[in-house]
Amino acid sequence: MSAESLVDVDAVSFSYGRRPVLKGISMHVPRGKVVAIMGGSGCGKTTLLRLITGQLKPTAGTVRVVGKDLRQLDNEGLYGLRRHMSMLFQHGALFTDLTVFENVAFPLREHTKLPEAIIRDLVLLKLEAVGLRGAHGLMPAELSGGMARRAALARAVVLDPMLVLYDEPFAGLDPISIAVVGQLIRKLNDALGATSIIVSHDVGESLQIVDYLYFVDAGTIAGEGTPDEVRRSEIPFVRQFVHGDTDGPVPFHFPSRGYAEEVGLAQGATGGRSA
Ligand SMILES: Nc1ncnc2c1ncn2[C@@H]1O[C@H](COP(=O)(O)OP(=O)(O)OP(=O)(O)O)[C@@H](O)[C@H]1O
Repeated sequence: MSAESLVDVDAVSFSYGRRPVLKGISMHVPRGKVVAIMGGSGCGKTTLLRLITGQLKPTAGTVRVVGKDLRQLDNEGLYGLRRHMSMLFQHGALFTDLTVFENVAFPLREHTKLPEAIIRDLVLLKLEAVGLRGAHGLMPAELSGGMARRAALARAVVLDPMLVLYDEPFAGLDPISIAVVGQLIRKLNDALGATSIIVSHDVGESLQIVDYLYFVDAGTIAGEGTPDEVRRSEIPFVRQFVHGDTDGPVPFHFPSRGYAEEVGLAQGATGGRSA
C-alpha cells in the first residue's frame, strides 16, 4: 500500500506478563481507508487496537499514528492525539439511563464547550446520518439491537474523529442489521474524511466494505490483501475464514490435555476406580 499511512505498526510484539500475544506484527493503514483486522477468538485483535490507541505499549517494535511514535509522546501528547481517535467498543454499549440524543451528545458535552444550539444541530446531523433522527427521544431499552448499534455509531463519530476503531461492530446483530451497520461504517468514513480500522470475525461483511484486510494468527500476520486478493487467496488460514470451513488451521478446541486422559480413559488413569 503506497498511500500515506495514518497508522503504522512496525514489527510490534506484545506480551501480557510472560505470555506473548503478538509476535512481530506489521501493518499500515492509509489515510481515508477502511482496514479490517481479522482472526480467531483470543488471537490478539483487541490488544492490537489498544496498542494503536496507546493504552498499551509494545514490548518491541513501533506504533506510529500520523507519523508520531507513540512511545515518544508524553501523557499530554498522547491525550491530544487520542482526542482525534474514537473507539466503538464491543457491543457499543449506550448509557441506559440517557436518551438516544443525550447518548450522542455526551462526547460533545465532555470534550467541548459548544453552545446548546450547536450541540443540538450536531447531534441531529449525526442521528440523521444513521437514520435515527426520529428516534432521538427514545431510551436505549426502546431500541432494537441494530438501532442501538447505529446510535452507538453516531456517538462514536460525533466529534468528527480522524481515526475510528471498531471492535466487533457486527457482534450479536441479525444479517440485515449487519449489512446496514457495515454500509454506515463505510459511508461515515468517507463522508467524514476519516480512516477506520475494524476488528471483526465477520469476513463476509468486511469483504463488502473494506479496502484492505489483515489476518492475525498465532500472534503474526497470516495473510493480507484487498478483498479481491483475499477472496482468491490460497493461504489455508485465510481460506478457512473466507469460506467458513469448520476444519482447518483455526482450532475448534481450546488447548487442553487429551480427552481420554481428561475423562480418565487413558491407560493407568483409572486411579483404581471400579466401573
Ligand atoms: N489484561 C490481560 N491480561 C492477561 N491476558 C490478557 C489480557 N487481555 C487479554 N489477554 C489474553 O490475550 C489474548 C489476546 O486477547 P485479545 O482480547 O486481544 O483477543 P481478541 O483477538 O480480541 O479476542 P476476541 O475476538 O475473543 O475478543 C487472549 O488469550 C486473552 O486471554
